[in-house]
Amino acid sequence: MPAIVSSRLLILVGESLPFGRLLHVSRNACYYHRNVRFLSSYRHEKGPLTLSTLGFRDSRASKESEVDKIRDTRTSKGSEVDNFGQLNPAFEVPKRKAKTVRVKETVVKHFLEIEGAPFAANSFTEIGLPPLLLKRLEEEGFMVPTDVQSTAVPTVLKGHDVVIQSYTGSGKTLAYLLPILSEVGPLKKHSATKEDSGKKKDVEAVIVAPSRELGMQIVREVEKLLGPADKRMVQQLVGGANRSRQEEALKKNKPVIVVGTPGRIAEISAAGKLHTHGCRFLVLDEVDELLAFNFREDMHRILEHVGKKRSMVASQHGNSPRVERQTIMVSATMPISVVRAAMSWGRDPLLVRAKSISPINSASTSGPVTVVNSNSSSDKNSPSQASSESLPPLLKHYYCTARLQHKVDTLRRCVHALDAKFVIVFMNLNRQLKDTVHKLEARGINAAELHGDLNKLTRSTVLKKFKNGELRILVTNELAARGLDIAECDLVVNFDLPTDSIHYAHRAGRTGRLGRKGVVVSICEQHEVFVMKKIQKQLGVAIHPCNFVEGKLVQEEEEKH
Ligand SMILES: Nc1ncnc2c1ncn2[C@@H]1O[C@H](COP(=O)(O)OP(=O)(O)OP(=O)(O)O)[C@@H](O)[C@H]1O
Repeated sequence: MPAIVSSRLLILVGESLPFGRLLHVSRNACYYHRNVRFLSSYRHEKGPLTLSTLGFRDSRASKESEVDKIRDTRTSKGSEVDNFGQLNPAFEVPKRKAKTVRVKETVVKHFLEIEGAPFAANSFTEIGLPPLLLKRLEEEGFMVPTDVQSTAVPTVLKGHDVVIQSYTGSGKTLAYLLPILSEVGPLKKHSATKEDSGKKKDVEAVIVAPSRELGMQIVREVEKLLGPADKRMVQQLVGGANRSRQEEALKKNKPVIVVGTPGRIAEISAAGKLHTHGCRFLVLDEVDELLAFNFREDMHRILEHVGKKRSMVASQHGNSPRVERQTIMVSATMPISVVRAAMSWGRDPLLVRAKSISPINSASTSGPVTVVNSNSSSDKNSPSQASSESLPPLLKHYYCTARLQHKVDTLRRCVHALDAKFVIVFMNLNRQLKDTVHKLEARGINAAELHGDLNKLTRSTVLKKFKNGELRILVTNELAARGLDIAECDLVVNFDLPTDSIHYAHRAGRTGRLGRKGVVVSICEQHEVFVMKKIQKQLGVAIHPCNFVEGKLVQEEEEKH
């Protein structure tokens, strides 16, 4: 109920958490989704990338919808083109209003507003998955593919290298796992011939993730899809775990998929215990993080060795049909460094987003590089920016000010005001996490710390306790910012401010996953308010000033300049 508290305080937000599974599907959104699934096409040696070539039924093709009319008008302005890089009028779908930087204006881009419901195709059958995999998806309760899955799965199945970019919690993991499992392992499209079954089985897919937690999470997702009988077909190779046991498992189980951190994969491969030269798929999850300096050597080895034999065969026999390694890169944020890396690591990679596909080189030259309200030219290709496209549409963002010594109390009031049950609190320095945990416990709140200096067992125990509700607050650092999927997380608090909008986006994305509601509150000191304003500007989302009064979150009026 709105109430005036003081001249500065405007709205009483009295919101109650946790939020149920709220999938916001507006009627308009449904209408558009069924009609506009792929809005760009281009010619490639494999033929044009269109709805039908990607295996879609245009269920409403016969109906002349508003969208079709818009499309018709637009196609008549620019005829179909036949060169890579020269797109049909490609309709990008910005989730929020944002300024788009077009470095080279070679292509006329058109934009069509579509509301942000996460589901596009009506069923997994529509996107070309094999029967066994469809059955497993149904058994596990996955009924409808999300937008990014609807776009990515057919594109990967068609053999393209891709960069998959979509907001946090939008289902990017399945977006690459589903096409891989359609091609390799026990659920694949073409069952093994007698000849195949006699052959020594090599690893067919390598999935690289920047942290152990994310690696293990991906392993669990693959195991879930494979089912109990076949879960040994995937092997974790994460750092911190027993290496000789991992090597034993590789030898004994002959997995078709391995998932691991760069260091451990490179280490076991260099020791000759992991054979990846014949590998068909290389996935780089959280690719922008994998570009970090500390991963450089290991990534170099992985990129050199995975699928090496296949590229030699490809160079002997020409490129058709595709035999060399397929590279899939994934992230919610796509700084320009990813565009560059993708162009050098992949073969003509496509940028796949929910409801749009475009050549990656158009991302660096003619958009869609989304830079929000940026005035300075140096901002434009800054590697440290994320856009509103990186954030779930239903998130609410607030900041409040507090003196350093009052931050823990502000945090406590915030948690109570929002009645949040699963809270992730981000801090910047490991050594301060414990102190905050103690202070929270002294105030009667169950909390624990999670950071890289803890051993693997402690880390997984803490995560388990948090997931099953034994802990209300997880106090952590950037370790937990990437990819961690805790569906129930209803509140993220930046106890210390993130260094830039990319870090903000990944931290914020731990809540509001897969269409759920979520709140992000940043607690800053008065002199740090300008940082929040900068992040707000870069992301193109509203971050409202707020306060906690009488057990409620109260949104304050923006200061006028
Ligand atoms: N089609 C679907 N139907 C129902 N649940 C799904 C579907 N696809 C994915 N999920 C679930 O949604 C959650 C979020 O998915 P996922 O972790 O892949 O998101 P993400 O886009 O990779 O997020 P991040 O950018 O944070 O890594 C997971 O729990 C996953 O199991």
